Amino acid sequence: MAACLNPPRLSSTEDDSVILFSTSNSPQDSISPSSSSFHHSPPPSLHQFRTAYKLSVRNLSYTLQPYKTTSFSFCHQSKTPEPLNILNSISFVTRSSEIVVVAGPSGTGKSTLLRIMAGRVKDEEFDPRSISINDLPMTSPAQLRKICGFVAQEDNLLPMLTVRETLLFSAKFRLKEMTPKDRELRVESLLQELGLLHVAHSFVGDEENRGISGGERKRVSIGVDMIHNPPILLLDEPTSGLDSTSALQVIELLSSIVKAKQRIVVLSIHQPSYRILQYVSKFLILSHGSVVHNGSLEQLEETISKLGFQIPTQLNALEFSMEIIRRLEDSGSMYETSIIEEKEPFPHLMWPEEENCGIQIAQSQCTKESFSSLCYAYLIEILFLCSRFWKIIYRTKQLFLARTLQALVGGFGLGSVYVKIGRDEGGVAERELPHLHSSWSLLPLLRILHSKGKHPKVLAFHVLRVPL
Ligand SMILES: Nc1ncnc2c1ncn2[C@@H]1O[C@H](COP(=O)(O)OP(=O)(O)OP(=O)(O)O)[C@@H](O)[C@H]1O
Repeated sequence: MAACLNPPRLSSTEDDSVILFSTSNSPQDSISPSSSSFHHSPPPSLHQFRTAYKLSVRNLSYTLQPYKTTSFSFCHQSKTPEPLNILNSISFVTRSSEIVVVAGPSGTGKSTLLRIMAGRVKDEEFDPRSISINDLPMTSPAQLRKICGFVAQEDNLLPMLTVRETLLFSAKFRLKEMTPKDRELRVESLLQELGLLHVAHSFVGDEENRGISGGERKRVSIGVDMIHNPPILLLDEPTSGLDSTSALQVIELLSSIVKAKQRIVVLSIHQPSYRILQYVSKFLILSHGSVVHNGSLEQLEETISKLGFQIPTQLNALEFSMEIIRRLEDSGSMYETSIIEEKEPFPHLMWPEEENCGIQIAQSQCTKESFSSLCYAYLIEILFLCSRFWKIIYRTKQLFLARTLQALVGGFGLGSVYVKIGRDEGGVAERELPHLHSSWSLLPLLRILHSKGKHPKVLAFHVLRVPL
């Protein structure tokens, strides 16, 4: 632990000075000959302050327990469903500045692996010995949630917010300790990094109201989960639904981030192009929940040729490996590379003090937060949610008007029942009727509030669609 405690300090503005993505057309701005619009110009002195990270996954297994359903049948003995074994003893190690691709056939456990690494599982489903960062074991999913950024396959972006507002709301939730001015600076720098300055004031949009493009939307999703500058970023199929150029741009962006900021990126992907493969440091290929390859593209090509196959010219090694996945599964080549990784020394065991997601900070936040500070934090969150809610309502005036009219008409209709009601027994019975009606109309809300006695954030997600 002591080795982790004396990091060099970096202010948030210093850290943000690294420009990763630019919309400039100037040729000298570009570092990538292939595509693009990326450049990064870190001041040389900053490199010496960068902190290295090591993420180790050891024998991670995951079994899905069947839901306990109540059977109302007394005649037939209902068969209890078997537990579903999804992941079997997954092991791999990755370090700063690496992009790891998790690949494999559909339903093989890629998303499940990413969700566990991102701490999106229940406490009782989490094995505290399975994941460590900088050789410090992660003891709970909450700790992982603080340290890792997670971009899910489906985003939760609100169509009626602009790109800048979306990032600003994420900053308000995740960077509570920052001043509003610093948050705005962080958002501006992130907009620049992600190449989103030109759409900063455009609405995100959805299918009905056209907004920003698919690639830009994906970059906004990445920005939402990168706002607190997490050392590890996990992405579930960040290129799905994108054309090859946009997909390449997303991977180039991630590559720039990992290199300039010494981050770790782990992502799942289906059928990446040749040009995407060149940015990937390591491939973790899964089949039936087990690792069948853990290593570089060259090592994969070597394994394929050792098995006696020749990769067809129209396919890359990863695509071809999906075709011979059964043979790879039988060969069991992966363990050699993972063992080699384990023996490598890890030189930089330290954590940056200024990053709120540091492991010690995450640990203390998970255990020592007092009840009053939690209440205060929830109150602040509710205020942020209300302001966002009113902003959206204000922008959908017709809907707001329709709902207000509906409430007024309903209210007056219900109220008219009380007009000229007598004070005798019959009148009392007639008064009960509207009460009963309003109780029924409140049922959905009651159900949400009652639902599973959940965390207030989960309720907020149900009621207001807040990203967790
Ligand atoms: N909550 C759940 N309930 C039932 N089955 C589940 C659940 N979560 C995962 N599974 C099953 O576990 C397996 C792995 O799912 P997962 O989503 O991780 O696969 P994947 O490799 O990401 O698939 P894809 O590439 O199609 O997204 C699948 O067979 C899936 O049906």
